Amino acid sequence: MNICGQGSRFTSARRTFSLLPLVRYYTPRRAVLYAPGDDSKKLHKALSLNVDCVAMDCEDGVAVNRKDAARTTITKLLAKGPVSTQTPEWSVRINSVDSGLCADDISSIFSGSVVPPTVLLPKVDVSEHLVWFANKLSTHLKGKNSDKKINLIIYIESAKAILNLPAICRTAKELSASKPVEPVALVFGSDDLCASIGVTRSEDATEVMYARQKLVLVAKAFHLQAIDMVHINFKDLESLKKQCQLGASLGYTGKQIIHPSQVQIVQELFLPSEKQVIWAQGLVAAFQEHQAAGKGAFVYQGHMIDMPLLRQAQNILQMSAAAKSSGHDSTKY
Ligand SMILES: CCC(=O)SCCNC(=O)CCNC(=O)[C@H](O)C(C)(C)COP(=O)(O)OP(=O)(O)OC[C@H]1O[C@@H](n2cnc3c(N)ncnc32)[C@H](O)[C@@H]1OP(=O)(O)O
Ligand SMILES: O=CC(=O)O
Ligand SMILES: [Mg+2]
Repeated sequence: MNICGQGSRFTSARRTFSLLPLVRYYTPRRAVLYAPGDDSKKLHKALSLNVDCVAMDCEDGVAVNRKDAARTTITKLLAKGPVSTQTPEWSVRINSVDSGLCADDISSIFSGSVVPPTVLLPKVDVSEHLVWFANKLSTHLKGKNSDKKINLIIYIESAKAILNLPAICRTAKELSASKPVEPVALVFGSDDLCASIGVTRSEDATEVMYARQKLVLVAKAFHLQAIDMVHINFKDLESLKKQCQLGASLGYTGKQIIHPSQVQIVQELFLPSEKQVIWAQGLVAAFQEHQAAGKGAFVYQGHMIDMPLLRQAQNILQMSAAAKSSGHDSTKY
């Protein structure tokens, strides 16, 4: 029996337990590395790194007078295709629907025969932004003869977006039934959120804690990945570690990053550690033995264990197995 496989089941004398994963399928996006779309050197470097996902940026990392340069550079890169099978997931962060730049981004980025598998849509404040985007993309992709959906990663980065979060996720799921987009993750845009609520980001980010936690909760309710905030103090790797540990402990599955030096730490800390995996394996084995003996609660390593703890252990095993099977194993670093 594969205890950590997607949707695997085991039966006790009284009930059948369905072991559903937290996310429907798992493409690891532990580190999402931005590279400014108009900077060919950084784009190439980012794509050569062993990072889960590269976000080729058309939005805030690109000056307003360089948007066209970003679109052209990214389109040329896409046309060449992945440089090797090890290439990270390619994604493009376009400009927001409200910016007035989004239509031009879509027609440029999705004009070639090779389109990015994943698009990042920033500043989604209301469901209507998603409806507009999905319609525009749908019209643009007509006749391209591809039934493959584009993965959609949604940015939540304003007070309004936090209030509308469940409605935004519901709309995203509904749109996926008829439009060529599949929502896969939410991104916590802490820095734009700070601007939206009138605060300045502090080192420990207490000012955004409520929103940071709410985003994880809603993401998981809709079976979406949750990608944590940028650590802008990129030379301080010790504080990056602390922020990764906190983000992972809150339930985030990955983190946005801005510099190559952040890749390794983030990708290691968003994978269960060997110690956690050993703990989880032992717990699952002990749980099965106790269930067979008719015991729902028992003691493991000094702690009371029952069904919720089994589910926590299964989450750890699922994430570890998924990362390994996708070739994104932390032991590679
Ligand atoms: C906060 C809200 C957001 O929206 S965050 C997303 C928008 N911001 C961004 O995209 C910024 C991305 N990062 C950067 O542009 C750079 O890392 C910044 C912060 C400007 C620092 O660059 P720089 O002074 O060149 O750094 P460095 O000399 O330490 O670089 C060392 C080598 O690494 C490269 N590098 C740097 N950053 C990236 C990156 N993001 N992607 C790919 N490569 C990167 C540099 O080009 C340099 O390469 P080399 O050693 O010369 O070959
Ligand atoms: O886009 C990211 C942010 O923090 O803002
Ligand atoms: Mg932002």
